[in-house]
Amino acid sequence: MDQLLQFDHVSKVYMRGRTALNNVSLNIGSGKIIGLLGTNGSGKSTFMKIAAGLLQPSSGHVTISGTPVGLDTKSIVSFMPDRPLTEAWMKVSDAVAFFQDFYQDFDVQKAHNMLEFMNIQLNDRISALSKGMNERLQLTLALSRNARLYMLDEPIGGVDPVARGKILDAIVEFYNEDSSLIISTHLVRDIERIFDEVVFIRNGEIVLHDEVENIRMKHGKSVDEMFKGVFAE
Ligand SMILES: Nc1ncnc2c1ncn2[C@@H]1O[C@H](COP(=O)(O)OP(=O)(O)OP(=O)(O)O)[C@@H](O)[C@H]1O
Repeated sequence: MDQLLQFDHVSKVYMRGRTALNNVSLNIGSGKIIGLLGTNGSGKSTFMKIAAGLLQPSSGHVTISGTPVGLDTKSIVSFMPDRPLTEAWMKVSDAVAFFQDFYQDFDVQKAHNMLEFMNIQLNDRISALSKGMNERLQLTLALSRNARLYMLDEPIGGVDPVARGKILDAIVEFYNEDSSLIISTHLVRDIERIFDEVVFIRNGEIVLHDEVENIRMKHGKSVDEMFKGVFAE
């Protein structure tokens, strides 16, 4: 299996001494959809921001396709943070133009196809979009780049079950199968159908990394059941 993302003994300690990642080592291969699963505050966003080059680890090394995370890897990683990257004054068409200017690998045709699938009009004002529609827009912008690694931080966080279904359908429909996609969430039951592998992260430590098929075969459980067992308080 091609190694795409490699975390080698990575720790992150924020100011005031809070350890968000503790000695994390993890390899993610190409062509997979991976669920990064953990409860609030477990370190999911920190993991993604480090892989996206937005945060420096306190110790350890992170590489993407063998290249240390930095300017060179930013062009092959598309990250959808848990807060919108767009501005409220923009129309959807402004956001598309902004991404097109900013990212050489942005595929405008794909963005238009996705917007149509998502029932979003280019003329819509971003400030007038509901939370769910805004998540659909952010997802469209992130997936319309031709990246090697996509990371979506809580893409279905604030939306109702119907909108969740639509967002998951869009991910499966528009995801480029040669790349990998890491999705962080704690809404495991709604989303597990699209995962090839899952990573459980608890208190900044990886407590499980396995193929979904193995979890079902070895433990006779769904990922959601396994998640509830591991994270029971
Ligand atoms: N900028 C920061 N400064 C100090 N501590 C932080 C900062 N960002 C995150 N933390 C802490 O690091 C830990 C991990 O946070 P992180 O946001 O990575 O978790 P998460 O799994 O994404 O959580 P959630 O599901 O709630 O978004 C938490 O204890 C959090 O309080």
